[in-house]
Amino acid sequence: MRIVFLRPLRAAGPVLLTALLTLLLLQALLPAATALAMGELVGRVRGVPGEELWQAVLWPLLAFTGLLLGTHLLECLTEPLDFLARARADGDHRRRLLLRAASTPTLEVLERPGTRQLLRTAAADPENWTERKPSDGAVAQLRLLCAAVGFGASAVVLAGYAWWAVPVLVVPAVALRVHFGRSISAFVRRWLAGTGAWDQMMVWASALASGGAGKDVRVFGLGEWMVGRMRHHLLEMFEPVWREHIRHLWRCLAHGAVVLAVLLCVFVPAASSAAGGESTVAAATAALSAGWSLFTLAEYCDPRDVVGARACLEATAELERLLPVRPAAGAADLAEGPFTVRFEDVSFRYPGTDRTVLDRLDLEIAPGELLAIVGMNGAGKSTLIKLLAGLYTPTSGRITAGGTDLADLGPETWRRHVSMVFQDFVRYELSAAENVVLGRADRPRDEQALARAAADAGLSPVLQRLPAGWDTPLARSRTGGVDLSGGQWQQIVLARALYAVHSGAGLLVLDEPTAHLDVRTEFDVFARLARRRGDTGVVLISHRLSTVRQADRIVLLDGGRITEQGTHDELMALGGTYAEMFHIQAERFRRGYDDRLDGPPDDRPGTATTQGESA
Ligand SMILES: Nc1ncnc2c1ncn2[C@@H]1O[C@H](COP(=O)(O)OP(=O)(O)OP(=O)(O)O)[C@@H](O)[C@H]1O
Repeated sequence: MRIVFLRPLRAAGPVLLTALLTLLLLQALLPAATALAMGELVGRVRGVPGEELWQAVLWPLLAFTGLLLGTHLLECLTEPLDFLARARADGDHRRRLLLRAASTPTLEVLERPGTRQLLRTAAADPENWTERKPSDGAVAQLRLLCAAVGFGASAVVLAGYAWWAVPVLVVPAVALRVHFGRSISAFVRRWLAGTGAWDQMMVWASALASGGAGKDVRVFGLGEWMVGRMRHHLLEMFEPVWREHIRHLWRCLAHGAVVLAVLLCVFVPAASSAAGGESTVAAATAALSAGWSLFTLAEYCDPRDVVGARACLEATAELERLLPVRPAAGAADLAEGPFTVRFEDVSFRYPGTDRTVLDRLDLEIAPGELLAIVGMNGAGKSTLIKLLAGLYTPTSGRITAGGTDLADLGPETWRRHVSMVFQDFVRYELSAAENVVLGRADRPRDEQALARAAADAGLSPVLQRLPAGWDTPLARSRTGGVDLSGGQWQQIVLARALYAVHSGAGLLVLDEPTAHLDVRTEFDVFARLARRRGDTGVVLISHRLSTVRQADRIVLLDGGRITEQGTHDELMALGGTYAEMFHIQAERFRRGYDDRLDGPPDDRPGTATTQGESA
C-alpha cells in the first residue's frame, strides 16, 4: 500500500507549513555553514601577525557566533511551530476518522472484528512506544527531506576541501542510516508481535484495579493468581523484546565502531597532509567538521516515527476503503402525515454468519397501532427492530414506509421519522436536558417538546429531586453531578425517544424500555403512551406480558417467523405458545418467583383482564 506520509500536514495550513519547512531547512543547512565558518576562521589565523589578528578573524568569528546563536534560536522557533502543525494534523486526522466511522449507514462494517482493530490502530492515540501519530510520520519525512538537502550541502563543502573524502564518508553514512532504519523496524515488529499478550496482561491489570472485579478478587482470593497471570503474559511479550533489545544494542555499538573507523580514514590523512604542509589546517578543520555533520544529519529524523506512523496511516487508508463516506440524503422522502411500515418477505443473516435470524417475514405496522413483539430469547426481536432502524439491511426482501423502500429513502431521511429505545442504551455524561434533546440533536432545543416528553416518560418526579433540575449533569464524576438508578436512566432514555416523537417522528420503537422500572411507574408510562400516541405507530418488545397485553396486536416470533398474532384475548383463546408463556409467567408470579408480571392488582394475569390507567 502506498502511503503518503506528508499528506496529514496539509491540515497545518500553508503559512505554518512554509514557516516550519523553512526553519527545518535552515537547521539542516547549519552544519555545512558551520564547517565553512570554521575553515574560514582557522584559515585567517594562519600567518597573520599578532596585532592584525583581531581584525582578520573578526568577521569569521562573528559569523561563527551567529551560527551558534542561530542554532539555538532555530530550535526555539521550531518547537512551537512543530507542536502546532502536529496538533492541527492529528486533530484533522481524528475528526475525519470519527466522522467516517459515525457516518456508515449501517452497523455491518463496524461490527466486523477487523474493523474495530483498524479503528484502534488508526485512532492516533498511541498506547505504547511503537505506535505513532500521523503527524510524527509526516514531520519525520519533512525532516528527512531537509536532512537530504543539508547532507548534500555538507558533501559539497567537504568536496571543496577534500573531494576524495566524499565517497569515503557518504557511502557508509547512507548505508548505516538504512541499516539503522531496518534494525528499528525489526524491533518494532517484535513489539507488535507481542501485543496479544500485552492485551491479555492488561485484562488482569485492570481487573485487579477495578471496583467491579475487586469483589471477586476479595471473595475468591484471586489477587495472587491474577498477578501471576499478569506476570506470565508480561514475560510472554517482553522476553523476545528484551532479546531484540540486546541485539539492537550490539548493532548500535557496531555502528559506533564503523563511524569511528570511517572518520579516522578521513581525519588521519587530512591531519597528516596538513601537518606535512600539503594542505592547510583550515582545510583539514572544515573537512573534519563537514564529514562529522554527514553522520549527525543522518540522525535528523527518527526512523521510529516513520515506522510507527506507517501502521496508523495504513489502517486509515484501509478504513477509507472499507467505510463509505456519509451517504447523500435519499432521493425520496415520506409524504407529510401518518405512514404504514411493511416488512415484505424479509430474511436476514448477520454478516459473517450463516444462521438465518429472520426468515421470509411479512409484517405490517399501521399508523397509531400499538404492536407488541414477543418471543423467546434469541428469537430475533431486537434484530427485527435493528432492521427497522436501518442499522442493517435485509439479506433479501424489503422494508417500506408509506410504500417507499427504506433503501430509497436513505438512512438520514428515514431516521427523522423513527425514534427508538434500545435495550442496551447509552448513558451519556451530559445534563438531563442534553440527554433528552439528543433525540433531535439536529434541531434547536424545543422546550415544549421537552416538557411533554418528560411528562409522558414519568420523569417529572425524578427532575424535581435533581439538584439543578434539567441542568444537572448525570454523572457523579462531573461537578454537581448525580448518578441515576437504572430505572431513572430508562426514563431519561424513554423521554429522549418521546422527544423525537413530539418533534415529528411517526414511529416509536421500544426494545425492553421498562425492564428497570418499578411496576407502578411502568404502568403509568404505558397508560399515558396508549392514551396519547395519536397517529404514532408504536412497536414494543417486552418480556413482561402484563405490559404486552395492553397492545392492539401481539406478534409471536419463533424461528425467525411470525407463528402467532392477534390481541391478548385472541391469543389466550388460541391456547398456543403465547398462552403457554403467559400461564408460566402467571404461575411463577403466583409462587412469588418472578417480578415480571407483578403490577397493579387489576393488571396481574390470572386475576383480571381489564386494564386501568392510573394518573
Ligand atoms: N451483532 C450480531 N452478530 C451476529 N449475531 C447476532 C448479532 N446480534 C444478535 N445475533 C444473533 O441473532 C439471534 C437473534 O438475536 P436477537 O438479539 O435479535 O434476539 P432477541 O429475540 O432480541 O433476544 P432477547 O430476548 O434475548 O433480547 C441470536 O442468535 C443472536 O446470537
